[in-house]
Amino acid sequence: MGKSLGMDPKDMRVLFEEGHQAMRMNYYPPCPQPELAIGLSAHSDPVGLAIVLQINEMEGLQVKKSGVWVPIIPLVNAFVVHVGNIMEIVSNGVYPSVEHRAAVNSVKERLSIVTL
Ligand SMILES: O=C(O)CCC(=O)C(=O)O
Ligand SMILES: [Fe+2]
Repeated sequence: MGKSLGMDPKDMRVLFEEGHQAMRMNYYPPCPQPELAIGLSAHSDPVGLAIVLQINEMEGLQVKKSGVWVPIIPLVNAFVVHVGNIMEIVSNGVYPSVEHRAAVNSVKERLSIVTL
């Protein structure tokens, strides 16, 4: 990403080397009335990049694209990479952070692991 921004690779490394990396696990139990609930409300991640693994291949993650919520269909062994707010700032808006949320369903629990 730094390369496509025309940055010196060292500068991108320097920007992030003092940073912290966290990991969280999200558990969304089945909800009897999913239309009245939200698993995780709309937000963008306050980091450079966030890497998401949708563990049990249940749908729920949605990203806002052109004002519309689009479901991110889970793929086996695939990560979703979100551009976060810090990357938006570092890139002067060339890489805008992605607004996303997690919906719940009445059928089955959903789990995700995120490192950010
Ligand atoms: O559960 C998900 O797929 C998304 C979780 C998320 O956006 C977060 O933990 O910041
Ligand atoms: Fe997030």
